[in-house]
Amino acid sequence: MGIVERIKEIEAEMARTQKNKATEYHLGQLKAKIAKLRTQLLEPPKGSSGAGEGFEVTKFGHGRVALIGFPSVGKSTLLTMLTGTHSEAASYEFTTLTCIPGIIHYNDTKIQLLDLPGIIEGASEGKGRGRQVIAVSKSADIVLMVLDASKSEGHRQILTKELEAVGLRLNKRPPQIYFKKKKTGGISFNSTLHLTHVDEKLCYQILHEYKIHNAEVLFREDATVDDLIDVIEGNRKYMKCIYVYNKIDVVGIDDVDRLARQPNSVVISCNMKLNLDRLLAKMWEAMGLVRIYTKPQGQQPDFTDPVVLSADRGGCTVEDFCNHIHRSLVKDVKYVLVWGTSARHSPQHCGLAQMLEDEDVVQIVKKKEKEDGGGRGRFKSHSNAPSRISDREKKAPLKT
Ligand SMILES: Nc1nc2c(ncn2[C@@H]2O[C@H](COP(=O)(O)OP(=O)(O)OP(=O)(O)O)[C@@H](O)[C@H]2O)c(=O)[nH]1
Repeated sequence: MGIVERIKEIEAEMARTQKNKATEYHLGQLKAKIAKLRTQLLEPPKGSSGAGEGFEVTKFGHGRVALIGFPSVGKSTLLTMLTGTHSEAASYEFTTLTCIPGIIHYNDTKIQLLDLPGIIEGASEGKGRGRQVIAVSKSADIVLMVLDASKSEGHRQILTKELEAVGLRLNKRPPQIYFKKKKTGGISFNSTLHLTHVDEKLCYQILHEYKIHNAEVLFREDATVDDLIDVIEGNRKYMKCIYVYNKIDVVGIDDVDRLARQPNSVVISCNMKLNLDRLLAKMWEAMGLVRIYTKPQGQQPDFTDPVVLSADRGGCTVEDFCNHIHRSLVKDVKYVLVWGTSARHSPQHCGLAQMLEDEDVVQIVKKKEKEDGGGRGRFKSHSNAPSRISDREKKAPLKT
C-alpha cells in the first residue's frame, strides 16, 4: 500500500472514531502516524534539491515573496502589475507552468516576487506541480495567497489545509514547548501551567510512536497534540501569509467590505489597478524589513542605499548590522551613534546589543580610530558602496 493510501486509511479511521476522553490517546497516536507518513511523502527523491526543473530560481534582493493560489485567480497579472515582468496571463487555467520571478522596488529595497503555477486540491500528495510549488513557497519569507473574490470562500480553507499538510504554518508562531532528545534518563514531562489538551500519558504515547524513549519536554503554554507533534517533527515552517482577494471589480460592495475586514486580508483588482499600494504596504509590514542608513563621520547619511536587516533572518541589533557589513567589523567597534526611533535621544551612544528600528541612521566609531586620531575616527569603507563613502570622506571635514 502506498503512503497516500495509508494516510487516507488512517484519516478514515480517525473520522470513524468518536472523540472523548477514552479515545483521545488513540487519536493522538493516529495523528502522530499521519504526521510521520506526511514527512516521508515530502522527502525529495534522492539526489534532488526538492525543487524541479524550471523552479530553481536564485534568491535575489532583500526578501522573497511567493504567490500561491488556484489556477486563473490572477497571479500572473499581479506579478506583471507589481514588477513589470511579463508572466503569461490568460483566461484558461494553468498558463503558468514554472516559477517566474520579478522584482518589486519598494522603500529603497528590492523584493523578489515569484509567480508559481496554480495549485490544486491534493497538492500535498504530490498531485500536479504541488510538490515543487510548495518547496519554492517554503523558501520565501512570506506568502501571498491569491484568491478570486468572486469564488467560494472554501478555496482559502482548501489551500490552507494543503499547506498545513506539508508543514507550512500560516500566521502562527511556534508552540511554546521545549523539547530535547536525550541519550539516557527516560522521559521528563513538565509544564509551567495547567494543561487541558495534553497530559503525561498522551505525551509518552506520542513520543513512543516516534520511538523516543529519552527526552525532556516542557510545556510553556496550553498547547495541543498537534503542536506537540509539530515540535517533535521539528521541520515546520512558520510563515506570514496575506490573503489577497483579487477581481473585486466583479463583486458587490458588500462582499468587498466583508472580505476586506478579515484579518491579514487585502482586496484588490489587478484589471482596474485598485488597492495595489495597500497590498504593497501590507506586504512590507509583514516582511518586517528594517532599513539602516549609514552615516560616515562628518557627512550626511547615505539615504540611497540602506543596509537591510530582518528580525526573522539574522536579527536587527547593532551587532547584526555590523556583521552584515563585514564579519570582522564587530571586534573593532568602540560604540555606535544612533539617530532614529530606536534612540532615546539623538544621537544615542549604543553598544552592540542595541535593537535597531526601521530608518535608523547609524555611525560606527571604531576602537583603533579613536586611539589613533583622537576624534578623527570615522566609519570607513564598510558600507554597501565603499568607494563612494571613502571618496567623500576624503573631502569632507570630520565632524560627528
Ligand atoms: N475581472 C478581473 N479579471 C482579472 C483580474 N486580474 C486578472 N484577471 C483575469 O483572470 C484571468 C487569469 O489571470 P492569470 O493572471 O493568468 O491567472 P493565474 O492565477 O496566473 O493563472 P494560472 O497561470 O493558470 O495559475 C485572466 O483572463 C485575467 O485577465 C481582475 O482584477 N479582475
